[in-house]
Amino acid sequence: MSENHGAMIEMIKVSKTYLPDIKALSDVSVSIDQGEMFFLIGMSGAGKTTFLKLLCNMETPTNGLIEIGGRDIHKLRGKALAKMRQKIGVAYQDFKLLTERTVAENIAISMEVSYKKPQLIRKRVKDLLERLALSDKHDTVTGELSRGEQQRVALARAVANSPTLILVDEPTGNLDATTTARVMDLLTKCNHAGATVVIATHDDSIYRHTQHRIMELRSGKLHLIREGVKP
Ligand SMILES: Nc1ncnc2c1ncn2[C@@H]1O[C@H](COP(=O)(O)OP(=O)(O)OP(=O)(O)O)[C@@H](O)[C@H]1O
Repeated sequence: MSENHGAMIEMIKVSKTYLPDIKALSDVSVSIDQGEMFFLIGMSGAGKTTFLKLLCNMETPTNGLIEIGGRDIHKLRGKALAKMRQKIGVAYQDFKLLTERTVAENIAISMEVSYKKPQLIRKRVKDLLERLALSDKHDTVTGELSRGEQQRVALARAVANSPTLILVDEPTGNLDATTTARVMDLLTKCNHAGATVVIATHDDSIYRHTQHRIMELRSGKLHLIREGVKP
């Protein structure tokens, strides 16, 4: 077990270089608490997506250590890795939806994989669709949705199974102000329920007035923009 009792995420001197020589992250160290909401900002190409991909094991660090809940995720294999993945909900920038399946089917996946009861799944899907103003799209094939609608389905899928860690990449990029507020309400609700939430964004409307910690990636280095207010 780890020494860092309060930390959900520990990144220690993490670097990521893509071949041939693109230094996306260099020497990044940060600790993100359990139950924290954390904003990761930075210009296009600053390394935000890379940061999130390292946290969900989609990429491997070139150097450094990443612990989630006290465990080095890049050393996990088999069942331990699958169990860890079930606790992490990710909304990808390019959505990664099953475009020939319906909205409801896409959202239900993580709950089905962890054997939740069909009745519970139906209730959760309905509730998420209402919160994200998508109730009329329940049976629509996701390939027929607008980008803004697909983005919200990706978010609903990420949070459906109440993961302890939620990673979202540009969750509001394609949305108007009212729908952006809905997305942020949902993420805030998940955070209040105990989830650690990491939001990568360049939409300053969602972090301008926040009380949460904001850090910025610049040239692969992480800089503190503002401290979060401790609860
Ligand atoms: N698979 C890859 N192979 C090579 N280079 C990559 C790869 N993925 C990202 N990069 C490069 O790494 C750098 C950081 O990219 P990343 O996608 O993490 O930035 P970002 O901050 O998420 O950008 P955006 O806001 O545009 O999505 C960029 O220079 C990008 O071109």
